[in-house]
Amino acid sequence: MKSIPVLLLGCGGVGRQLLEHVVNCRALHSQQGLVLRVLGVCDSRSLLVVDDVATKGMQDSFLMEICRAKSSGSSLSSLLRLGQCQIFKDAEMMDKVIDIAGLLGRSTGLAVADCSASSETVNILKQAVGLGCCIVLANKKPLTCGIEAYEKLISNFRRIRFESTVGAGLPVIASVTRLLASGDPIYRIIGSLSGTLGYVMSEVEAGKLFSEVVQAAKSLGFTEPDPRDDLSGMDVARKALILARLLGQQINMNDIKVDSLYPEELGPNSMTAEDFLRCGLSSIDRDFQERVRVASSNGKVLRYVCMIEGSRCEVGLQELPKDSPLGRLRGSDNVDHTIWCILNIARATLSRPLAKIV
Ligand SMILES: NC(=O)C1=CN([C@@H]2O[C@H](COP(=O)(O)OP(=O)(O)OC[C@H]3O[C@@H](n4cnc5c(N)ncnc54)[C@H](OP(=O)(O)O)[C@@H]3O)[C@@H](O)[C@H]2O)C=CC1
Ligand SMILES: N[C@@H](CC=O)C(=O)O
Repeated sequence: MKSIPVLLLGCGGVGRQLLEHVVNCRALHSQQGLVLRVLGVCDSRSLLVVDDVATKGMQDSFLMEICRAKSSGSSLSSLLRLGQCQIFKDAEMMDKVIDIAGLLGRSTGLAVADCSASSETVNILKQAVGLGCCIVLANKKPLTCGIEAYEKLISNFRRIRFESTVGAGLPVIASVTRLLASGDPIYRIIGSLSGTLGYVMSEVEAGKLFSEVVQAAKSLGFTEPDPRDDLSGMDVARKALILARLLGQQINMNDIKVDSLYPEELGPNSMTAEDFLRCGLSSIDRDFQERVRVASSNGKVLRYVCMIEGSRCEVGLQELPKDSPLGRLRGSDNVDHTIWCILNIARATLSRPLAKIV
């Protein structure tokens, strides 16, 4: 049985789903000859780690206890009473992660999984790569910093996985990577890449208020911790940048044209996320209702679209025909848009009309 040690950075909605998935897939992993040994879990304040990282892993009952504690708002340190672990806080916690990476990176292929929404993890990840670790990311921010950081992170392509950064659990990155590896050129990617904005657009189309729908998307766990990351288009722009860089474009965030759904005076420099949700958001309702009405009177719907073609990379709101592939999308449904996106890549690749492939 091959034992793969795992260190998890970030234990919010996605991090907890990952831990539960690991626990629920033990039998499957065993058939595959694998055991994932979770050594440590950290959030923004502390790292909880087993006392002997070379041999021990957290028990499944303890992993589930971590998930329960974090979803009820308790701190990781509240779990110290259960024994088994040590806790490291603030600057010490990242030093400890690097110690563990140094000890286990090359010898075991330690996997450092980043399920945080932080831009601060990039330095740890770069060091982990240098120490021979594998890195796995749901967090888009490390891959969308400067181009040098990106190149360092992907420098050993066999040791990085970032499938969830674009299209959640669907194989967008895998499909693009395989097409590129086969030698086929990809001329264009067009997609509706945000679960949040997909959900928002189809709910406002059905007559609901923009502010109510954004609040619902947050409760459903679709949004980023600050939903303005989605509404500003920045989250989609990050996905676009990851895809564009994968296609070989040497570009940065400021090369992407991004269309925001809220005015600058409602931005993070002017108010907190709480104030934005409590009062800022509803001030956009009327404007948005009008945009939906105008689109509908033209027989169209609004979709937030990502377009990558040649050196062009842009994301923004578009009026599209209701029966177009993106216009037909409903809710946060990722399946349609991803399949469409992949087909569109295939269409560009094969230079044949989409209809023939469908
Ligand atoms: N929601 C979704 O459907 C999808 C989300 N993603 C991506 O997954 C990531 C996580 O999303 P989600 O779980 O919803 O976000 P949450 O806000 O629920 O969780 C973020 C977690 O990261 C922790 N954290 C913050 N800063 C740091 C840091 N410097 N080091 C270590 N941990 C840190 C937070 O700590 P604390 O608990 O102390 O606040 C929290 O536990 C995001 O990058 C998102 O874009 C990707 C695909 C789908
Ligand atoms: N906030 C994102 C979550 C996944 O990346 C989205 O809505 O798509």
